[in-house]
Amino acid sequence: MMVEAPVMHHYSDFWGNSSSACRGTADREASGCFAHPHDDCASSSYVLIIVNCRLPDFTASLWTKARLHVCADGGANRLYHELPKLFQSEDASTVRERFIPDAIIGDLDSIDPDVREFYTCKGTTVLDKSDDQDTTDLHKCVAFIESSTPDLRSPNLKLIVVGALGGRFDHELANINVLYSFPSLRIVLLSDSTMLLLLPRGFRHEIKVNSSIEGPHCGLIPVGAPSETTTTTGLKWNLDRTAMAFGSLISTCNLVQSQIVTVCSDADLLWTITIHEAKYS
Ligand SMILES: Nc1ncnc2c1ncn2[C@@H]1O[C@H](COP(=O)(O)OP(=O)(O)OP(=O)(O)O)[C@@H](O)[C@H]1O
Ligand SMILES: Cc1ncc(C[n+]2csc(CCO)c2C)c(N)n1
Repeated sequence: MMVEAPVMHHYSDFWGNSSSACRGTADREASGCFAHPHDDCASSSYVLIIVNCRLPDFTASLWTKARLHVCADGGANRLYHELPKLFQSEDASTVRERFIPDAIIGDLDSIDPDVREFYTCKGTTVLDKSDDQDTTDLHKCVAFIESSTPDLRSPNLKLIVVGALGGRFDHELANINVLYSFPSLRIVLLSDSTMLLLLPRGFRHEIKVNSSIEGPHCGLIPVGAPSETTTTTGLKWNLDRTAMAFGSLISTCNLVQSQIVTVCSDADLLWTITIHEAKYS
């Protein structure tokens, strides 16, 4: 007898500009939901992690609705120097005062001393994890958040990582490795143009696409291991019990054609979808 895989729902509720994106979730959700200052999106409960790569323009909007703000080492330099530039009509130091992180975590070899001093004086917790040189600063942040946030496995709580893509390729791969290292957490990697998350095997994933912000370009990539069988709906080039592997077929340059995309696979897959900048700015 066939056993039905549990459904894992993925909503872009953190974008916060679409009422439909804010509906309650069932088993598990995991697409984007960027907080809009005027929305009261009950399900948009997330932790914001700022890493050390160019900050997306929507970072300030996401900050507003995040329950916890964490910088990974040099991510604090980005917050200090880059975030005020998003508010060009305001004095940089005034803006800075509004965006004080709860914690800065890492081996602390990249944070500038004056930035560290500034946030320490503002009450930010600074955690030196330099004894561990086998995991990245992002990994250290996620491990800390996992150990200190009791309801992290709640279906509504996500970890949104800004600045995780579009920089150094080894860092990007390490950031993706963090998704694989914490498969039961809902971690979303973001840049200005791309959203990336892991679809763990063993579920039927229902991804609700917020087309005012996301798509149409997307991809399903068997990064960790080949897939012998993947089946999708809602895409221009659907897979029908199709095998995927690097060296043969992987699904890139695909297009979303429905508000709901479903994915069923025997392997963990990366789901990537474009973000179109004009709509959230
Ligand atoms: N160019 C980049 N592209 C993508 N992510 C990055 C990049 N640089 C840093 N990060 C992310 O920001 C986190 C903190 O970066 P930071 O520069 O403080 O780390 P680091 O370990 O000192 O890096 P490095 O390897 O340059 O010494 C990293 O763990 C990584 O997740
Ligand atoms: C096989 C192997 N390759 C690279 C590193 C280096 N490294 C990986 S994560 C990290 C911390 C970065 O903040 C460092 C230095 C290692 N330890 N083991």
